Amino acid sequence: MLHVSTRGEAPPIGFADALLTGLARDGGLYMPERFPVLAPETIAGFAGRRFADVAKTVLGALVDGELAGPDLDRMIEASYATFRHPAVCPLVQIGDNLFVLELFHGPTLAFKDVAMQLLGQLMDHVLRARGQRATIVGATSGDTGSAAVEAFRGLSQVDVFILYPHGRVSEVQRRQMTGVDAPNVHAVALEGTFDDAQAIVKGMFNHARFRDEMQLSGVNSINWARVAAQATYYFTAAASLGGPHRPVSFSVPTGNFGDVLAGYVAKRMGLPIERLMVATNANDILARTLESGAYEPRGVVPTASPSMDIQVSSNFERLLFEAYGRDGTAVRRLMAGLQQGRRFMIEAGPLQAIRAEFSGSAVDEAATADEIGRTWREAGYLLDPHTAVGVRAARGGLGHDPATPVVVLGTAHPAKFPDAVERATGVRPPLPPHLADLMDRPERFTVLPAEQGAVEAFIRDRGRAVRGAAA
Ligand SMILES: Cc1ncc(COP(=O)(O)O)c(C=O)c1O
Ligand SMILES: N[C@@H](CCOP(=O)(O)O)C(=O)O
Repeated sequence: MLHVSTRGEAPPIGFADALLTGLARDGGLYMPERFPVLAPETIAGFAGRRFADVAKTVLGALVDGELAGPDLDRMIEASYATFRHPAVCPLVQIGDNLFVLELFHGPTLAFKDVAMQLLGQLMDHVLRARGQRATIVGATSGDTGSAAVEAFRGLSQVDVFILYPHGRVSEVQRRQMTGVDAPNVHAVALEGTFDDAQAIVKGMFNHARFRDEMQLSGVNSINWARVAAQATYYFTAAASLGGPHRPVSFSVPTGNFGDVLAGYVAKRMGLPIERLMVATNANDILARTLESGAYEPRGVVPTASPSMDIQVSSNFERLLFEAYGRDGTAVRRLMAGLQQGRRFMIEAGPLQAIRAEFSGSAVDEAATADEIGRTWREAGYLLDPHTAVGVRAARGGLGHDPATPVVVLGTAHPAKFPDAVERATGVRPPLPPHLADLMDRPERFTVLPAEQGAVEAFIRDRGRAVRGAAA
């Protein structure tokens, strides 16, 4: 299967190349040239199956070439063996027809582990087989970075550089990135926002000489493999609630639009999803866009759900590609409008296509705190602030049939954001035993201005140093 760029100008490539390439050379994002469709009996058969077995079927349909077959199955088994819950991603009922899909039982307590544990295995495998090294660059609002550090630390073929917004992640998130003693891992505290960090990462990919010199690779949801691996849990959740014979809706706490796009992919692969609810915090660009059709970033405001403090939502480009009938020229025009005029307008037809599958809602800070308190009182269940945004949006039920179960993606463990949880409930969730000493670990990070030149100079310097020491 080949993968095509959303901007239509980069040559199509196979899965392993898309995995290593990150951003396409025309600035676009890779998508498979078609979505494989799973038979209804196959999906029904997922009920009660092990998570790793479902992943083998779902990813087996998306992955081909040098990564397919027994190697893929072995890496899937190894990835999910790192999760602390036997079900990997268990489903918990918190109300009538309301469920939380707990995606946070991996090593760093956030949903990113589900894909990142596998990405570490896949990249290491391909790089070793090809005798190559890579410099991984990632932008994070807290969780992608910690998951990447955990998945790639100590691997011989890669240096990892993670850019996070200085002072705008939780202490647990920061320490998960800075408290790791591995010479191939570099945490960079950027004097800016997540959007600045993501723009610098994309800028480095678009700087061809630097990209080739450092052999850049990406682990943000820029990377198609991340989105593909996140599709699995939509299938496990829906099958356990009677899918595909009973439709299910999902409410997805959203920032960079990768997780909810994975739901769209599951739907294209044959899973009957009624609604995909795009739940944002006060950084509500996606809810506004679904409402008005105008995509207009505003300044980022800090919230209690910092991982969603994003205004330039990378994966929305993939949805535009779909809504515009996979017309790369149309996507290039919209993205040029964003670059030049800081906005674009989605035309009526594509907007209607998007609204047929997605609804948007923004949840402010007071409602988020109120939801954490309410769910604790009514269901005895502790929500982290990101998941609380999803639960609140699900209760609002925009465009949703109340007879259809709603699954909220539980994107982070409450112990990652203990201050917000304690303020709302009086309960301070403890870190699980494997992270009990996190707050005592020495920290190692570098503060840099939000300038691409400064970041490139740092990566050149440290990347070489690591290679020199390893040689
Ligand atoms: C805890 C948490 N919830 C939700 C999100 C939003 O996910 P996405 O960026 O895929 O929309 C993120 C980060 O992306 C996150 O870390
Ligand atoms: N919320 C994310 C932001 C990056 O998203 P990604 O899915 O594109 O990696 C984070 O926690 O870093």
